[in-house]
Amino acid sequence: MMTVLGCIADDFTGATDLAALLARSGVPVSLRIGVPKEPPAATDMVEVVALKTRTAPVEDAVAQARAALHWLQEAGAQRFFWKYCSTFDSTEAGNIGPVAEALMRDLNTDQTIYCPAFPENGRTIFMGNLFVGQQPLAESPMKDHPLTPMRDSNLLRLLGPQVTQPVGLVDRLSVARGAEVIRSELAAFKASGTTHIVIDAVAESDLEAIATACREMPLLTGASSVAMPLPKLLMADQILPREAVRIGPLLVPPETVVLSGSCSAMTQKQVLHYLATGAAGFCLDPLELAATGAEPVLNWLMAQDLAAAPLVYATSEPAKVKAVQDRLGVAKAGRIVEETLAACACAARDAGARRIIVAGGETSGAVTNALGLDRLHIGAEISAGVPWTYGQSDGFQIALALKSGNFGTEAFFSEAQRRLETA
Ligand SMILES: Nc1ncnc2c1ncn2[C@@H]1O[C@H](COP(=O)(O)OP(=O)(O)O)[C@@H](O)[C@H]1O
Ligand SMILES: O=C(O)[C@@H](O)C(=O)COP(=O)(O)O
Repeated sequence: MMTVLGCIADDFTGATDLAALLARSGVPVSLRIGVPKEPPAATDMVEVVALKTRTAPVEDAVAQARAALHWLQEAGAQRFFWKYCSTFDSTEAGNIGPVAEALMRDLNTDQTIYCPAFPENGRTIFMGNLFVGQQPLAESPMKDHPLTPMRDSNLLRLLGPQVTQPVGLVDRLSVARGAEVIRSELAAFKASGTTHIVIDAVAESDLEAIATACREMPLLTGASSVAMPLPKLLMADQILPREAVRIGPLLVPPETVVLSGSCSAMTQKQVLHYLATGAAGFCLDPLELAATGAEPVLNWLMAQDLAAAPLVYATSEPAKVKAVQDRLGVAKAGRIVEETLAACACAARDAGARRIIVAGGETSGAVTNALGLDRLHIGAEISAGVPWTYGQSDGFQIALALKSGNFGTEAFFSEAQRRLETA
């Protein structure tokens, strides 16, 4: 099947979020873990390539994004979407702008938009400033993120140092006036040589208007919400054939493991809530891990009843994370936790777990890579932006839920298990 829309995501939970929102349109969406080594064959109309480049050095992120673009072009894609976090998760040294500029060069286009809004999950943009719920980004818990602490809420100031061309803003007052006004402001910016356009959005209707105005741009960038209307628009333009699919629930045995490497405020609540339901839990201490390795937690896990869905978590509050990072360094602390949770995933699979729930974007990348998954199909959405996905690991059908740190309700880990029963 010829691919029409090609998407590149900078982390794995971001990729499943995007795939879930695109799949709401009914089109078949498939998700590739990393850039496939083989040339495209049997691709879906919408393809999402999941990279793990959110915190990668610019050169590396650009090279991987370009390789993904070329694979998607070979698959036939004509429109492209660069997906990053709805909390931006990219500082001055980040790669969102450099990747966008490289993709624009390859696509021979001279303007794109930046719209990380996700109103369903409380992310809105007003006058170029990103909000998380009622708080500006830099006052939200994202200021303490272990890898990408966000200390500025203004997207123009965050993006400016990352790019070589001018940055402009289409603000909410214009967006609220609809697609035609947005289109004419973009045209005026283009005439004045302004390449990178941040666009405000506070409501779903804003995102519809933005997607409508920008649907002919070869490259759009942002969070999943602004991409959500694209399949329907491309169908209306007869670029994408209408082909409804129902990705049925696949039967996987009930043995489950829950792995949490996210320290986000919402994940902290979810871990506490899950433990309060009586679930068995093992708390990872990165300093101990540095000394003993993964053996103690693997021994604990092997002694658990996987039918009762035990939890292994490194989730911790900001002060404790900082103390660990001061001792081990940020990168090493993250790596030790990610490697341990990835080892837990493989050990649990080998012991019979066929349902794996993971909290955290980087963590999901580590787990998915360790499980050797290369393609996921998108199933039922558990909560906004978090679907069940299905893939093959070591010859077994595995159901995998990759949860962004900040997504889901407090009861997410239990809800995810229930959702699979009723999907
Ligand atoms: N207790 C801890 N101390 C230090 N780093 C930690 C701890 N727990 C998790 N981490 C690291 O923090 C990072 C969290 O990022 P991620 O998995 O993307 O979560 P989120 O989705 O919340 O951003 C990972 O690299 C993880 O290994
Ligand atoms: O856009 C979003 O917020 C998510 O799709 C996302 O990218 C999540 O990343 P993590 O918070 O690192 O899981």
